[in-house]
Amino acid sequence: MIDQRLFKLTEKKNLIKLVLVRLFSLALSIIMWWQIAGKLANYLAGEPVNLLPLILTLIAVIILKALSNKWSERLTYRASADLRLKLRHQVMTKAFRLGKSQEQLPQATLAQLSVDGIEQLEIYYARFLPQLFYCVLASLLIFATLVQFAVFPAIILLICMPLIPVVIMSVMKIAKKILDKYWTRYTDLGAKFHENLSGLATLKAYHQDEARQKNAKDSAEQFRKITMRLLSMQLNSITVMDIISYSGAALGIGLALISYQNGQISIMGVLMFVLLGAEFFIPMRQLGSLFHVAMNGISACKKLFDYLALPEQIYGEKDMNHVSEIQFKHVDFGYTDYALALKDVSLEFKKGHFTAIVGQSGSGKSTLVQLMLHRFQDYQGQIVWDQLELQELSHKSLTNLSTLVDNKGYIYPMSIRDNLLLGNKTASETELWRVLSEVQLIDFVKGRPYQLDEILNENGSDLSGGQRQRLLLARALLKKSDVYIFDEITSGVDLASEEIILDCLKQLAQKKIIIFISHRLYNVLSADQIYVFENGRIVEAGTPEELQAQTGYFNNYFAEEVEVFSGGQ
Ligand SMILES: Nc1ncnc2c1ncn2[C@@H]1O[C@H](COP(=O)(O)OP(=O)(O)OP(=O)(O)O)[C@@H](O)[C@H]1O
Repeated sequence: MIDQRLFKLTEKKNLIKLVLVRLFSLALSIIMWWQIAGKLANYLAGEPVNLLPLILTLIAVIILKALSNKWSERLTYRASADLRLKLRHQVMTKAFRLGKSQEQLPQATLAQLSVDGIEQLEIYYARFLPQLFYCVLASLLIFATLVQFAVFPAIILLICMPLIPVVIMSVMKIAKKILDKYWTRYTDLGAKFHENLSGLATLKAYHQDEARQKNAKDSAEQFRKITMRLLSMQLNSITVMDIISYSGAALGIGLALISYQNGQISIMGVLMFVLLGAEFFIPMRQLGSLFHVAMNGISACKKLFDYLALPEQIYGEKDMNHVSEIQFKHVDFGYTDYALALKDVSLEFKKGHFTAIVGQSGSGKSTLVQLMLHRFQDYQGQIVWDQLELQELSHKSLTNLSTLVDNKGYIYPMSIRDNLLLGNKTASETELWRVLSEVQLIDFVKGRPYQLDEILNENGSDLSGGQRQRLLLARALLKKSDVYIFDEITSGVDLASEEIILDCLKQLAQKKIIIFISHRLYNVLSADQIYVFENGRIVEAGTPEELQAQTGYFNNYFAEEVEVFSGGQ
């Protein structure tokens, strides 16, 4: 019932403190009931009753209980905040590390797990679990108090008490399957909803929206059914727990009354059984009411930890501050067993060089850079960063040394400044304006009412294609890494932006390793070195002049491109 992986993630300290504070509060209640029962017993026996000590005790108990409740709330908050932050951080790190691998979850499922899943897990961890431990200890404390008055009724109460956790555990066993289905249907529905919303314009354009709507309706209906099954099972289990709680309290009190009738227990003892009988089962009842939310939390917990346990890239331990050369030596790589995406690739990227990779769609250009950045690892041959094998390089060094800019880069719905600062959070105002000037966006930003503080639309939908790419480039320039990889960043942008971007890259190439992937051969005519890819192989390599002098792939493609751009004349 308790996933040990949770405790490896967070400190138990807060939970232990929480249980102790609650026990302290219960001990205060016992003292209060003891006093009340004592005074009542005196009164019933016709003895004089001095109310002052009782009133003073009540005031002290109320104050201390209020303080301990506040403390307990604070501890609950701390435990839950700690868990939520750590888990969300881990999920995000995992999502980043898994990247586009086959195991990666759909975006919507990932969002549901890291929002709803973690919220429900928080209730399980910070409320249900401390309550469970508290229940066991509270029952023992109350038993230890009541057993002093009458052994048999106290033992009966103690025997009834574990019935509730037993019910909880057996319901959990039955519920496991339903819960698994519940979460699967829930995330499926979320993923479908997200998918349909993202592709709504396409669905409408091809008149597929009605069919999709029906499909989504079926999923929603399945989710409704499983939710109803889950709810009815939870309600039934709460009813069973209520019956046990109230019958247990009634049994204990009844037995105490019988013992009183038989003269085996004092009036004070009976009063203590009546007052503490309810107290005995209240924690159990609270446990039951947290139970149904906690059950979802347990299911979410399993899904979250299964996600976190997915195999990911293994990085090396060695750090590197600078790199001036990257070499591929006879590298083979395939996404599947039956086809190689890269075949016997040997090449080098050097500092101070603008290296272009060209080739038709599907020829392996992006795969090459993904391998270079260690996004996949099952390759044959060697990839060497200076003298270091890629497998030995630490993840931190790899991310510090390299920047990949492609046309999928994201612009957040926040200010231009904040979007730029993602590249380097310590960049000064002057640096921000400098990079904006390099990508020639300075006039555009100055023309905006709030300039750097202008809030952009989600993914830069209020920017033109060229402005968007130049902003992504400005952000990348701020990072100041040694290696820059530009994957099709000029595709679909206007000619003016294309020229600005290329000028920037040429400047950058004086001091950095620049790898530029492009379909457009015109863009690579000023490169220092070009590699032409075809079906995963390098079919030509050389300077633009050398390649243009040959009658090979490059020249043929280039001739075709010139023809297309000149309108086929
Ligand atoms: N994640 C993947 N899983 C399986 N196969 C893949 C994956 N990514 C790419 N491929 C396959 O690997 C081959 C090379 O793809 P890659 O994306 O490297 O080509 P590319 O030259 O960059 O193409 P483009 O210019 O269209 O982006 C293609 O046959 C492609 O279908």
